[in-house]
Amino acid sequence: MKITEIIIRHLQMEMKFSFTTSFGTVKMKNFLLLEAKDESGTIGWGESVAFDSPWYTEETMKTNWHMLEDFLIPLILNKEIHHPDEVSEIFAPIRKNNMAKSTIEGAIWDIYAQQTRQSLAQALGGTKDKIEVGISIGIQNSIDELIEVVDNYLKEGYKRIKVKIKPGLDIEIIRSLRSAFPHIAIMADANSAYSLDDIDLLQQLDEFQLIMIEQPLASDDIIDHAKLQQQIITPICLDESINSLEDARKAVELGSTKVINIKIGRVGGLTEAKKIHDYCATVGIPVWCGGMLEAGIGRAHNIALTSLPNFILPGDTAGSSHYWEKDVIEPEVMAENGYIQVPQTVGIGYEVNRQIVEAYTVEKKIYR
Ligand SMILES: O=C(O)CCC(=O)C1=CC=C[C@@H](O)[C@@H]1C(=O)O
Ligand SMILES: [Mg+2]
Repeated sequence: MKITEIIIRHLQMEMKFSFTTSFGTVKMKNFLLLEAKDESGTIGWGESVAFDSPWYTEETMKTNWHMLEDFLIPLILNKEIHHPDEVSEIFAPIRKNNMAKSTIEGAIWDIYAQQTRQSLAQALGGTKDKIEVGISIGIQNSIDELIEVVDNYLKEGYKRIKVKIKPGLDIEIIRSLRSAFPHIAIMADANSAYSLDDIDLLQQLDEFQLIMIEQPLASDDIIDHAKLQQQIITPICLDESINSLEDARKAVELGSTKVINIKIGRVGGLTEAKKIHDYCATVGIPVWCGGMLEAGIGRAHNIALTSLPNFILPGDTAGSSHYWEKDVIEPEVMAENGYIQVPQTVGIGYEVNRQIVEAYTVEKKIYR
């Protein structure tokens, strides 16, 4: 295929709830959608998962647009591509900027799947026809409120509950949650809010049988996480620290992580995500698919990826209606009883609702 046209759109979508982490709150989601067309007219979609400020990683919606416009799109337009795995090689001269790279790569995987008459899940080597999903809950105003929110999600069938913790809002929250729900799968995500000075506190979490603690220490660390893992029972799961297969290998070899959260955007695309998945399968490290409060396109890519066999633990890809009044795809992603069906139709398996996309678009630009 040869990509002959790319359209970037900045969308603004208000979430149904405020999502608060140790860094701040997201309510209005600003993000980029990328539409790529090849010479035969096949259209593929990609979604940038960069937020509008650099609190999760250094990338933002605007840095993504800059990287796409000035560096990545010029490398891709009119280049002959036989397989989406080539995209990461084409982008190799550009350092990092993984979310920007992933935005184009996702659209190319979508086109490739359509042209080879496969679902994106099949094209990636997926084996599951439905995936188990969990829910990620932001910091709530009070413990009572959190317990009520968790109770509602459990009633909806979600298979695992992830809560955010930060210093001062940790032990009590987890203790209360565990005593309210003695048998459910609970995990805590710290988004790097602790340091090795907090080992005592993190050890206290061991008694609550969390299925894992996500990214307790610095966002670029794998050394201290290895030291911490030696002193706590709760398995550590790395998120922010893993940006490539090489990062995953080093972290696993050091003993810094027992589980990996794979986010397609954070690792630079589906090809790298699949490589991390495959490597983890060979070394017995289970993986799960993280969420970035995506709209429908990003969500569809997550679902396809999660259909690979070593996505053993439930991910953060909840149904569309959890986040949005109206998502940009049809049908919307439905989570029923904690499961999402993996679409079997060609490409991402959902139709993009152009009317809705236009309604949320604040700005767009065409590149040829
Ligand atoms: O998409 C979802 O529902 C999960 C959201 C989620 O937990 C996260 C999204 C973005 C940054 C973080 O706060 C967090 C994570 O670190 O996994
Ligand atoms: Mg995380």
